[in-house]
Amino acid sequence: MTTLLLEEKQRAYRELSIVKADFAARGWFPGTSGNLSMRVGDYSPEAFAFAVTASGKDKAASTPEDFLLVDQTGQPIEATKLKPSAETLIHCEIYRQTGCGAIFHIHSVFNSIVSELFWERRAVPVEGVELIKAFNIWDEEAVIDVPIVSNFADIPSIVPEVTERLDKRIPGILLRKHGIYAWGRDAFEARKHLEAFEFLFEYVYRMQLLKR
Ligand SMILES: CSCCC(=O)C(=O)COP(=O)(O)O
Ligand SMILES: [Zn+2]
Repeated sequence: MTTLLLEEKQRAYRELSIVKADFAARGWFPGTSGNLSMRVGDYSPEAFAFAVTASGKDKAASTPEDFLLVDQTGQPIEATKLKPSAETLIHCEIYRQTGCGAIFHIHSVFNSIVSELFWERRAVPVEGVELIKAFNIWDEEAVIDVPIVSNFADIPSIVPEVTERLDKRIPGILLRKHGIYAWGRDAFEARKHLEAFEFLFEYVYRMQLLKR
């Protein structure tokens, strides 16, 4: 590994650690769920590397074994006994399609409920809520649809639906009764998008209840 890549890896691990601690404090990693990743190094769109959380860890704890580096196929690029997140292939596909710099995945009650509530339409509609602007969509009374894809136990089976449904305007995708993947050009933007999605899902859920 070059000195530059080593420095970038360490920087990514430090940044991801801060995000991980913040999300854990918000209760966004129940039962070891969730995973985080950040692009590392200056590769090509086809051949890239990213730091990702190790699978099955208590994401509220901070240890020297929280992250590892993988390539664009999700394979570790250095010798390690750590296993990358079970959902690494979804990260690979989102990086490949969007060219983003960071991807954060969490499970919450609100994102899980809305993903089931709107499963028949395969998208959660959000209408005219100010926080849509967090996605850099500035239209008056903008209406967006957040895509929902199937949640199979076999992760590779989920990837083709992600490929098909990912909407370049919307920096997030829901897995049915599972959770959200949100991304951005860097960790700051990915976090901003994730916070906005979670706010909007709670809004949509509460609005549904009020309408009944
Ligand atoms: C314990 S939750 C089931 C797995 C999951 O959905 C998740 O987000 C965490 O998996 P990982 O392999 O990244 O720890
Ligand atoms: Zn998950």
